[in-house]
Amino acid sequence: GLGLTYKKNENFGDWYSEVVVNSEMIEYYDISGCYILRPWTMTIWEVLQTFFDAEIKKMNIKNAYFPLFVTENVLQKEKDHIEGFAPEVAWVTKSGQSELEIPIAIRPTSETVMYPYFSKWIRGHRDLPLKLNQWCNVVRWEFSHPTPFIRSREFLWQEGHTAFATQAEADQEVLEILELYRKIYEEFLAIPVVKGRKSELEKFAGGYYTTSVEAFIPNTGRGIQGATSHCLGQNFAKMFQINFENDKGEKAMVWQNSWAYSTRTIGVMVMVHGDDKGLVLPPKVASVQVIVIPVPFKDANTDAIFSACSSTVQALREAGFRAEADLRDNYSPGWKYSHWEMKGVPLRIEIGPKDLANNQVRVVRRDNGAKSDIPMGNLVEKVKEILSSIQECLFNAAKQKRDACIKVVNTWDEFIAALNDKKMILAPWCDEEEVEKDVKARTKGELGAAKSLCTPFDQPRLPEGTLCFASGKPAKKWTYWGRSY
Ligand SMILES: O=C1CCCN[C@@H]1CCCn1cnc2ccccc2c1=O
Repeated sequence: GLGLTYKKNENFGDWYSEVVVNSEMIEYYDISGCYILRPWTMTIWEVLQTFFDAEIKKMNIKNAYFPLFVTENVLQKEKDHIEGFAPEVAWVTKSGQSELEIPIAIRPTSETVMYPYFSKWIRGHRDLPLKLNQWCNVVRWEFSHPTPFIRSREFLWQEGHTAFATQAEADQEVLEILELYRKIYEEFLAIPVVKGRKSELEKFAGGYYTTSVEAFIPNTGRGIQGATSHCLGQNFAKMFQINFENDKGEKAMVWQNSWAYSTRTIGVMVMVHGDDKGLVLPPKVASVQVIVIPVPFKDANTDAIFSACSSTVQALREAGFRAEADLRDNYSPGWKYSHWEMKGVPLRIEIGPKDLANNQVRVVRRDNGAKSDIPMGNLVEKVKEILSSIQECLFNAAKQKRDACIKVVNTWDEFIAALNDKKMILAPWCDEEEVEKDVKARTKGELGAAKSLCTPFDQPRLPEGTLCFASGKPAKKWTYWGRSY
């Protein structure tokens, strides 16, 4: 039948897999961890890309394209940056029947691809800042449980790589980019996120510090890193000799950043907003924002109904909405309602003989099922209002749900109880790495260990004498903890 087999609150994993397939976003592929991204996904990706690309262009960041392949010796250039990741690197070892002289890696990220050329291109301070971005795919041959959008062996992302003369410029850009990531989640995908800084243990090992936007999936009680914006410091400048002659004629190393968001954003959207009828799309990113469906009754002026549907789509398109009509004569209106609900279209317009006679249309919201009759006369105004209301309601509902999952704790027992209750835990921490490692060790289990998610920039007051939840030592900061993807 048309409906879903699995319910979101009963069988989340199977529900998710069924939704991404039945909504025609994903097709499973015969290589594990690889997925086909169908047009229903790509139009969403393109809306986000259009926004982000325009924003980085305003920052004078230029798009480039670097090769997919990187040689072994360049990849190994930075030991501690690569050590933990080495098992995930995919290698090309043959062409046709013949072995390659030296194996070639497929990029898992592009620092080592790009930075030898940053070194070549950056000579004097007039070559700075150098700010490049690329929209591409990367490959990470992970072995942990693959999940469409969330964890796949190949994914699409943008990776920004910038170089500055001063730390101040780098620090500022890290936060400018992080704000764009917050907008992608909160203003486009209607998903609340926490902006913060990763711990020394969780940060990108090759960098100086990592900032991130952290989302949360209430159904699984897991945090998920939404996007990252790293300051690399001068670490890679040292490794790749990226120096410049500063305005005092001295030789100085550049300060670098790198930042990315990926198609994982789309998976978080499915998980947060989806329901037991299928996908629920925030209007800002919906491939189709309004679907118009004719409801013919016997032979009651069917032509007039169909032409009313077409002119309604025309009017909505002229007003800038992504509107379609489903005029197929081999499916019933009821079938079409379920189909477009499964695909998550935010607003449905039904036009039948009665609506025609009253010169009105019936609109039905996907987020809460509310129905209302709208005069044809001010349809465009009403649709605009309703779509922005849906966008706002989706964000508010997701924020309320996420906030209900946040638990503030002060002791280890409270922490364990909250963890088992699938919470996103805010706890006072002494900021010692050994203590963080100890939390991971003490919470190991088949659901995975708890880890620090981020230290939110927005710090609640920390009363004098507050003790660390895990070590009992004097706490230095409030940090979010939880199980994660
Ligand atoms: O996040 C970002 C933002 C975009 C540019 N890259 C940084 C850091 C990537 C960290 N990383 C992540 N997985 C990897 C997998 C294999 C080899 C290397 C790596 C690796 O360096």
